[in-house]
Amino acid sequence: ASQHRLWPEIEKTVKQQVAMARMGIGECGSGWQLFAEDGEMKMYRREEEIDGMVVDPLKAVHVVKGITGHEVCHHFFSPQYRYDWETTLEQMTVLETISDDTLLFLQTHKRIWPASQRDVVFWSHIRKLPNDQDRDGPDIWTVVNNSTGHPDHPANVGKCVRIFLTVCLLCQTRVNPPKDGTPLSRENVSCKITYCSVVNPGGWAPASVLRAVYKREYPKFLKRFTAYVTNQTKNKPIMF
Ligand SMILES: Cc1cccc(-c2n[nH]cc2-c2ccc(F)c(-c3ccc(S(=O)(=O)CCO)cc3)c2)n1
Repeated sequence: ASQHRLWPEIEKTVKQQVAMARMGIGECGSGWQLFAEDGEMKMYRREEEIDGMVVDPLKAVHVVKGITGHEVCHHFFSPQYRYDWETTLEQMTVLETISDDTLLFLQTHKRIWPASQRDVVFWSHIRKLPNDQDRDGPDIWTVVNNSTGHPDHPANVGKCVRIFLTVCLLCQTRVNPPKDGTPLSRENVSCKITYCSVVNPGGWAPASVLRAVYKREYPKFLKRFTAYVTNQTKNKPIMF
Protein backbone atom coordinates (compact mmCIF):
# COMPACT_ATOMS: atom_id res chain seq x y z
CA ALA A 1 0.00 0.00 0.00
CA SER A 2 3.01 2.27 0.30
CA GLN A 3 2.66 3.44 -3.34
CA HIS A 4 -1.04 4.30 -3.00
CA ARG A 5 -2.01 8.01 -3.41
CA LEU A 6 -3.35 8.06 0.18
CA TRP A 7 -0.23 6.54 1.75
CA PRO A 8 1.51 9.80 2.80
CA GLU A 9 -1.71 11.06 4.45
CA ILE A 10 -2.24 7.68 6.16
CA GLU A 11 1.33 7.63 7.55
CA LYS A 12 1.07 11.21 8.88
CA THR A 13 -2.42 10.81 10.35
CA VAL A 14 -1.67 7.48 12.07
CA LYS A 15 1.48 8.88 13.75
CA GLN A 16 -0.39 12.04 14.84
CA GLN A 17 -3.45 10.18 16.14
CA VAL A 18 -1.45 7.51 18.01
CA ALA A 19 0.65 10.21 19.72
CA MET A 20 -2.56 12.00 20.82
CA ALA A 21 -4.23 8.79 22.00
CA ARG A 22 -1.21 7.82 24.10
CA MET A 23 -1.20 11.13 25.97
CA GLY A 24 -3.04 11.08 29.27
CA ILE A 25 -6.07 13.34 29.67
CA GLY A 26 -4.00 15.75 31.78
CA GLU A 27 -1.30 16.11 29.07
CA CYS A 28 -3.88 16.47 26.29
CA GLY A 29 -4.36 20.14 27.07
CA SER A 30 -6.99 21.56 29.37
CA GLY A 31 -10.71 21.70 28.94
CA TRP A 32 -11.47 17.97 29.05
CA GLN A 33 -14.60 17.25 31.04
CA LEU A 34 -15.59 13.78 32.24
CA PHE A 35 -19.16 13.31 30.96
CA ALA A 36 -19.78 9.61 31.41
CA GLU A 37 -18.40 6.90 33.67
CA ASP A 38 -19.39 3.23 33.92
CA GLY A 39 -17.08 0.90 35.84
CA GLU A 40 -13.70 0.98 34.04
CA MET A 41 -15.05 3.16 31.21
CA LYS A 42 -14.45 6.92 31.40
CA MET A 43 -15.58 9.32 28.65
CA TYR A 44 -14.22 12.84 28.26
CA ARG A 45 -15.14 15.57 25.82
CA ARG A 46 -14.09 19.14 25.04
CA GLU A 47 -16.76 21.58 23.94
CA GLU A 48 -15.53 23.00 20.60
CA GLU A 49 -17.42 24.64 17.74
CA ILE A 50 -16.22 25.46 14.22
CA ASP A 51 -18.38 27.98 12.29
CA GLY A 52 -21.07 27.46 14.90
CA MET A 53 -21.02 23.67 14.41
CA VAL A 54 -20.36 21.34 17.34
CA VAL A 55 -17.16 19.34 16.74
CA ASP A 56 -16.56 18.26 20.36
CA PRO A 57 -13.43 16.08 20.49
CA LEU A 58 -14.07 12.91 22.45
CA LYS A 59 -11.63 10.70 24.35
CA ALA A 60 -12.76 7.48 25.99
CA VAL A 61 -10.63 5.13 28.05
CA HIS A 62 -11.73 1.64 29.05
CA VAL A 63 -10.14 -1.54 30.41
CA VAL A 64 -11.71 -4.85 29.41
CA LYS A 65 -10.68 -8.23 30.85
CA GLY A 66 -10.33 -11.38 28.71
CA ILE A 67 -9.61 -9.85 25.30
CA THR A 68 -6.48 -8.53 23.54
CA GLY A 69 -5.71 -5.39 21.57
CA HIS A 70 -5.36 -7.39 18.37
CA GLU A 71 -8.85 -8.91 18.87
CA VAL A 72 -10.41 -5.48 19.59
CA CYS A 73 -8.79 -3.83 16.54
CA HIS A 74 -9.53 -6.81 14.28
CA HIS A 75 -13.28 -6.63 15.07
CA PHE A 76 -13.34 -2.84 14.74
CA PHE A 77 -11.51 -2.82 11.38
CA SER A 78 -13.06 -5.80 9.60
CA PRO A 79 -16.23 -4.96 7.64
CA GLN A 80 -17.84 -8.40 8.10
CA TYR A 81 -18.65 -7.71 11.78
CA ARG A 82 -19.75 -4.04 11.55
CA TYR A 83 -23.51 -4.52 11.19
CA ASP A 84 -23.40 -6.66 14.34
CA TRP A 85 -22.13 -3.89 16.65
CA GLU A 86 -22.60 -0.48 14.89
CA THR A 87 -26.26 0.11 15.77
CA THR A 88 -26.63 3.43 13.89
CA LEU A 89 -25.25 2.01 10.62
CA GLU A 90 -27.75 1.98 7.76
CA GLN A 91 -25.51 1.16 4.76
CA MET A 92 -21.80 0.23 4.54
CA THR A 93 -19.87 -0.16 1.27
CA VAL A 94 -16.19 -1.02 0.87
CA LEU A 95 -15.31 1.33 -2.01
CA GLU A 96 -11.71 0.13 -2.33
CA THR A 97 -9.44 -2.49 -0.80
CA ILE A 98 -6.24 -0.43 -0.79
CA SER A 99 -4.33 -3.28 0.89
CA ASP A 100 -5.05 -5.99 3.47
CA ASP A 101 -4.61 -3.39 6.24
CA THR A 102 -6.26 -0.41 4.53
CA LEU A 103 -9.86 -0.11 3.28
CA LEU A 104 -11.96 2.74 1.91
CA PHE A 105 -15.55 2.87 3.28
CA LEU A 106 -18.77 4.69 2.40
CA GLN A 107 -21.30 4.57 5.28
CA THR A 108 -24.74 6.07 5.77
CA HIS A 109 -26.07 6.24 9.33
CA LYS A 110 -29.55 6.48 10.76
CA ARG A 111 -30.96 9.98 10.77
CA ILE A 112 -30.74 12.06 13.96
CA TRP A 113 -34.03 14.00 14.03
CA PRO A 114 -34.47 16.94 13.20
CA ALA A 115 -31.12 17.06 11.31
CA SER A 116 -30.73 15.48 7.85
CA GLN A 117 -29.26 11.99 7.42
CA ARG A 118 -25.45 11.80 7.39
CA ASP A 119 -23.02 9.84 5.26
CA VAL A 120 -19.24 9.55 5.49
CA VAL A 121 -16.35 8.39 3.25
CA PHE A 122 -13.23 7.38 5.14
CA TRP A 123 -10.07 5.31 4.86
CA SER A 124 -9.50 2.80 7.65
CA HIS A 125 -6.04 1.48 8.52
CA ILE A 126 -5.08 -1.20 11.05
CA ARG A 127 -1.52 -1.42 12.38
CA LYS A 128 0.56 -3.16 15.03
CA LEU A 129 3.01 -0.78 16.75
CA PRO A 130 6.12 -1.73 18.71
CA ASN A 131 5.65 -1.19 22.44
CA ASP A 132 8.48 1.33 22.76
CA GLN A 133 7.80 1.96 26.48
CA ASP A 134 7.98 -1.66 27.57
CA ARG A 135 10.37 -3.57 25.26
CA ASP A 136 9.21 -7.07 26.05
CA GLY A 137 5.60 -5.99 26.64
CA PRO A 138 2.89 -7.07 24.16
CA ASP A 139 2.45 -4.98 21.03
CA ILE A 140 0.09 -2.08 20.68
CA TRP A 141 -2.64 -2.28 18.04
CA THR A 142 -4.48 0.65 16.46
CA VAL A 143 -7.17 1.41 13.89
CA VAL A 144 -7.37 4.92 12.45
CA ASN A 145 -10.41 6.06 10.43
CA ASN A 146 -10.10 9.37 8.58
CA SER A 147 -12.52 11.07 6.18
CA THR A 148 -11.38 11.50 2.60
CA GLY A 149 -12.87 12.41 -0.77
CA HIS A 150 -13.82 9.97 -3.49
CA PRO A 151 -14.44 10.85 -7.16
CA ASP A 152 -17.48 8.55 -7.48
CA HIS A 153 -19.08 9.79 -4.22
CA PRO A 154 -18.97 13.58 -4.09
CA ALA A 155 -20.24 15.19 -0.87
CA ASN A 156 -23.80 16.47 -0.45
CA VAL A 157 -25.15 15.31 -3.81
CA GLY A 158 -28.00 13.04 -2.59
CA LYS A 159 -30.19 13.40 0.47
CA CYS A 160 -27.28 12.89 2.92
CA VAL A 161 -25.12 15.59 4.47
CA ARG A 162 -21.45 14.48 4.34
CA ILE A 163 -19.79 14.42 7.75
CA PHE A 164 -16.04 14.54 8.41
CA LEU A 165 -14.41 12.48 11.13
CA THR A 166 -11.07 11.32 12.50
CA VAL A 167 -11.21 8.32 14.81
CA CYS A 168 -8.39 6.48 16.56
CA LEU A 169 -8.84 3.22 18.46
CA LEU A 170 -5.62 2.42 20.38
CA CYS A 171 -5.34 -0.87 22.30
CA GLN A 172 -2.66 -1.98 24.75
CA THR A 173 -2.76 -5.62 25.85
CA ARG A 174 -1.80 -6.51 29.43
CA VAL A 175 -0.71 -10.04 30.37
CA ASN A 176 -0.58 -11.22 34.00
CA PRO A 177 1.00 -14.69 33.65
CA PRO A 178 -0.38 -17.36 36.02
CA LYS A 179 1.89 -17.96 39.07
CA ASP A 180 1.87 -21.76 38.85
CA GLY A 181 3.22 -21.87 35.27
CA THR A 182 -0.11 -23.16 33.86
CA PRO A 183 -0.76 -22.15 30.23
CA LEU A 184 -2.01 -18.60 29.60
CA SER A 185 -5.80 -18.24 29.53
CA ARG A 186 -8.21 -15.35 29.03
CA GLU A 187 -8.21 -14.71 32.79
CA ASN A 188 -4.59 -13.59 32.38
CA VAL A 189 -5.16 -10.96 29.66
CA SER A 190 -6.86 -7.57 29.56
CA CYS A 191 -6.91 -4.69 27.14
CA LYS A 192 -6.62 -0.94 27.78
CA ILE A 193 -8.66 0.79 25.08
CA THR A 194 -8.41 4.46 24.12
CA TYR A 195 -11.00 5.71 21.61
CA CYS A 196 -10.56 9.25 20.28
CA SER A 197 -12.91 10.89 17.80
CA VAL A 198 -13.55 14.29 16.28
CA VAL A 199 -16.70 14.49 14.17
CA ASN A 200 -17.62 17.53 12.09
CA PRO A 201 -21.34 17.18 11.34
CA GLY A 202 -20.74 18.83 7.96
CA GLY A 203 -23.82 20.96 8.01
CA TRP A 204 -26.22 22.61 10.40
CA ALA A 205 -27.38 20.49 13.34
CA PRO A 206 -28.62 21.97 16.61
CA ALA A 207 -25.77 21.98 19.18
CA SER A 208 -28.11 20.80 21.94
CA VAL A 209 -29.35 17.85 19.85
CA LEU A 210 -25.81 16.82 18.78
CA ARG A 211 -24.45 17.01 22.31
CA ALA A 212 -27.37 14.94 23.62
CA VAL A 213 -26.81 12.32 20.88
CA TYR A 214 -23.07 12.12 21.58
CA LYS A 215 -23.71 11.82 25.32
CA ARG A 216 -26.05 8.87 24.67
CA GLU A 217 -24.40 7.20 21.66
CA TYR A 218 -20.72 7.10 22.59
CA PRO A 219 -21.05 5.22 25.90
CA LYS A 220 -23.59 2.88 24.26
CA PHE A 221 -21.23 2.23 21.32
CA LEU A 222 -18.15 1.44 23.44
CA LYS A 223 -20.04 -0.83 25.84
CA ARG A 224 -21.83 -2.66 23.03
CA PHE A 225 -18.69 -3.01 20.87
CA THR A 226 -16.49 -4.37 23.69
CA ALA A 227 -19.24 -6.78 24.81
CA TYR A 228 -19.45 -7.95 21.18
CA VAL A 229 -15.68 -8.67 21.01
CA THR A 230 -15.84 -10.52 24.37
CA ASN A 231 -18.70 -12.64 23.09
CA GLN A 232 -17.06 -13.33 19.69
CA THR A 233 -13.74 -14.42 21.22
CA LYS A 234 -14.71 -16.21 24.45
CA ASN A 235 -14.36 -19.79 23.19
CA LYS A 236 -11.59 -19.10 20.68
CA PRO A 237 -7.79 -19.24 21.06
CA ILE A 238 -6.30 -15.89 22.19
CA MET A 239 -5.21 -13.68 19.24
CA PHE A 240 -2.11 -11.71 20.35
C1 LIG B 1 -21.25 6.31 18.09
C2 LIG B 1 -21.89 7.55 17.64
C3 LIG B 1 -21.32 8.77 18.00
C4 LIG B 1 -21.87 9.94 17.51
C5 LIG B 1 -22.99 9.88 16.70
C6 LIG B 1 -23.53 8.65 16.45
C7 LIG B 1 -24.71 8.54 15.61
N1 LIG B 1 -25.97 8.37 16.09
N2 LIG B 1 -26.81 8.34 15.02
C8 LIG B 1 -26.11 8.48 13.86
C9 LIG B 1 -24.76 8.60 14.22
C10 LIG B 1 -23.63 8.75 13.30
C11 LIG B 1 -23.77 9.59 12.18
C12 LIG B 1 -22.72 9.69 11.30
C13 LIG B 1 -21.54 8.96 11.52
F1 LIG B 1 -20.55 9.07 10.63
C14 LIG B 1 -21.38 8.13 12.63
C15 LIG B 1 -20.12 7.37 12.87
C16 LIG B 1 -19.74 7.03 14.18
C17 LIG B 1 -18.58 6.28 14.40
C18 LIG B 1 -17.80 5.85 13.34
S1 LIG B 1 -16.37 4.89 13.63
O1 LIG B 1 -15.42 5.18 12.59
O2 LIG B 1 -15.97 5.11 14.99
C19 LIG B 1 -16.82 3.17 13.49
C20 LIG B 1 -17.17 2.77 12.10
O3 LIG B 1 -18.57 2.87 11.90
C21 LIG B 1 -18.17 6.16 12.04
C22 LIG B 1 -19.32 6.93 11.80
C23 LIG B 1 -22.46 8.03 13.53
N3 LIG B 1 -22.98 7.49 16.87
